[in-house]
Amino acid sequence: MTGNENFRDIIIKSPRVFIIGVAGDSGSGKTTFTNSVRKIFGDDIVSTITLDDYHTFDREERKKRNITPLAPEANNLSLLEEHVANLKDGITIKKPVYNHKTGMFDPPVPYAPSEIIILEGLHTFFTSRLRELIDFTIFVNPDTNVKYSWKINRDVMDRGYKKEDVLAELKSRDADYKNFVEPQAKHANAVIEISDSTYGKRVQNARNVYKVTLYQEKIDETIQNISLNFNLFAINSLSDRNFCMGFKHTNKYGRKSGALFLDGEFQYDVVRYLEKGIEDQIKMRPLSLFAEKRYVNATDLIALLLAWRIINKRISSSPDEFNARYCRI
Ligand SMILES: Nc1ncnc2c1ncn2[C@@H]1O[C@H](COP(=O)(O)OP(=O)(O)OP(=O)(O)O)[C@@H](O)[C@H]1O
Ligand SMILES: O=C(CO)[C@H](O)[C@H](O)COP(=O)(O)O
Repeated sequence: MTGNENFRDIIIKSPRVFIIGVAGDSGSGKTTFTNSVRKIFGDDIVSTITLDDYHTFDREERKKRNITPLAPEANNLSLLEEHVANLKDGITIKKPVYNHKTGMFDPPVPYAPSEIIILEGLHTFFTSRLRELIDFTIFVNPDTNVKYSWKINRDVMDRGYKKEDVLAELKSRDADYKNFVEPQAKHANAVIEISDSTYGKRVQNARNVYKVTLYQEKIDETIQNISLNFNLFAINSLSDRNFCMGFKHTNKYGRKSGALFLDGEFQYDVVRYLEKGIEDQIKMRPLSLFAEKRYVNATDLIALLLAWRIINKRISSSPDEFNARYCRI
């Protein structure tokens, strides 16, 4: 036992490939909520596969068949299952590539497994086999109005679509979303809901302030106690931004879970306690996820809490590796 290796060193030495599966609609915030994991562990050991690469048909063919990308048969999920199993076994795959510029497929590329793989897409844990293979599942579920405004902004500004075309496309996908994508939420280890902020559209649009709720299935204990300390006196004396938070037990999504909601902006000094607790546990510092910010919004804070939950899952999925080399778990 060396006792001084950090979490990242242990992951790098381990043969284990840890798969995080994120499901949700296009533009629903899947990448946004896994960015903290990527930032904590670094691009060299975290890679992402987008399930868009596993579409069965190109854009033209989908049009001819009058089928949306959200229909399961528009995606080669058995090839995806085979590839995820290969990656978990350390085998390099030949990954298909869907090109959003042309709407067609480029030649497949070799894809070697990294220590942590994030799978992002519409049907990420649609099949029971995928659910078996994925180590931690997240479903991102923004309210329809929030999702529509993000998707319209992105597709009009970045991808050159007309607003009315994006709206028509969104409407045409609605039924398939409800039938095939949304039902995955009940299989997720964590569900994230995003809705309009109670602090109004001005703050929401200017500083990306939304109300964000994290549903987590109940676990008996966490690996370590990471505390989020609130100095109520300091907040009351010094804060100049609004925030609120709440918690409830719920059976939404078909099983007992805890739902923590946050809304507004938190002073960095407050959030720093949480970041520091995580640094101490994984022996990696400074994480500096928010170092340049004076205020951290609900999305950033929930993403950090989620990253901690994922770290817990990685540790508990092979505790011996950590027990032997990482002091106490
Ligand atoms: N929590 C959030 N707060 C503010 N804006 C957000 C948030 N999540 C997503 N967005 C907006 O929506 C856009 C799409 O988000 P993101 O890329 O995370 O979604 P995605 O589900 O990964 O999309 P896709 O699957 O289509 O690549 C972002 O560029 C951003 O403008
Ligand atoms: O839902 C999507 C992404 O998750 C896309 O609509 C899908 O991949 C098809 O892409 P394009 O519109 O560029 O043909």
